Amino acid sequence: MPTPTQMESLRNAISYDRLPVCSGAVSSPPEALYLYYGKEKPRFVNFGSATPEDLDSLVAACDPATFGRGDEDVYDESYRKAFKMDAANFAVQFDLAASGLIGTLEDRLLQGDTGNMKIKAELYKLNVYDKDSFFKAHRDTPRGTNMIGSLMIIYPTPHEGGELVLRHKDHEWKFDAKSLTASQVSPSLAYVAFYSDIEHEVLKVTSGRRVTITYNLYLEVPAADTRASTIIREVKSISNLQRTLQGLLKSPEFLPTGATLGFGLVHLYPVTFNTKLRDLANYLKGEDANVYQVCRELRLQPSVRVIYDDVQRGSRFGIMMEKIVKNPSYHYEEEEGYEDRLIEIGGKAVNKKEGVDLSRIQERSSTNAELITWVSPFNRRTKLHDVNVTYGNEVSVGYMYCSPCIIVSIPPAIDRL
Ligand SMILES: O=C(O)CCC(=O)C(=O)O
Ligand SMILES: [Fe+2]
Repeated sequence: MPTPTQMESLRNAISYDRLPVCSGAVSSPPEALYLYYGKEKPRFVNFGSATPEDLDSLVAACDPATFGRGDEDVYDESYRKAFKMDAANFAVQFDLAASGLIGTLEDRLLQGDTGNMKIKAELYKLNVYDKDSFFKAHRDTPRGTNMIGSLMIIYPTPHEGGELVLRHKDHEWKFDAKSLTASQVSPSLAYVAFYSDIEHEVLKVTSGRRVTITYNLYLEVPAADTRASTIIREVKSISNLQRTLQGLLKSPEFLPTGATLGFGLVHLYPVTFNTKLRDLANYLKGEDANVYQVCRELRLQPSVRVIYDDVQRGSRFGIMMEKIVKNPSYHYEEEEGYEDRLIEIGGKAVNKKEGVDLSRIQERSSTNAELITWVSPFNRRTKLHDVNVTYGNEVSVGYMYCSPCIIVSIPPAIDRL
């Protein structure tokens, strides 16, 4: 076992000061505040000078906003009260590509190996929140393994309330678009972008109207001709973790007989039954991306794994799999003998917490058991069964959120020194 101080230094080095959220104001030419909407007889609104009547007309052209609850698309005013318009029915004059905003988001939201990727934004929806509108806490519905986040543009229409509250781990951010745009000298739009798995809610609008457009953000490998000029975005915490782990690996006292280290990831990732866990490594977010990159650069051959739970018999053990064989929210105790079957197809009995010894794990499977030394906890915070059956912003389109971990094998000191 590593000494507590060595483990502590490794845990501290993971600590990460980058936010999973990026927000601000973009100053824009006046026409960026124009919007055309409707089909046969398109209408026009200028959000820089919109009258209440202009906004009444916009609301009249919208539908009530539904949301996803499990496999259902539902309208329920106790959960979400707002209006929506699908992207096919409006045209924004705000030129996202020319605004330079995507570059800012790439700098702020892509870390580690994803720093070589590009963000592609897809216009998704327009929403109007009028008096008493709100959207309770949810995570955005995953729409692709490469979906990384959501970008909200908020027009400078007069309104009170309607702040966007975002939560991640123990942190909470409150984003008030109106005060941001009001403090700008030239006409501007407020923006906020965040990883899709971040829990967020829109507080009640108490007066006026809050109008937003939403883009879904996807990761893309840049075209070959632009790749040469891409910058690898380095952040301080990469070198912190890298320096610390590198130093420890050189110490004969650190895990002298080798070990399997586990890093519980802090974000959720969209998967299908066909998703290869190996491919998820390309789409890791924030601090998860850093951990993976550092391990890869130190030639520790990190791998992404899922652990299926055994909740009924206590939360200490699980079966670790190299592939997705069931909905990640599945609990195998629901099916008699499933634990054994997972082991038959390559699963390993593992501890999900510290303070369990190998013999206890071997009671589960004498043939295929492994003791994991968890550097960061395997994450119970993002309980998958909660995540997949509760609320999204749209009915599920076949992707499930999965909370994987990164596993690395540390060779015995004699082999690495
Ligand atoms: O309007 C916002 O700021 C957020 C809306 C939202 O979370 C959603 O439409 O999924
Ligand atoms: Fe949302």
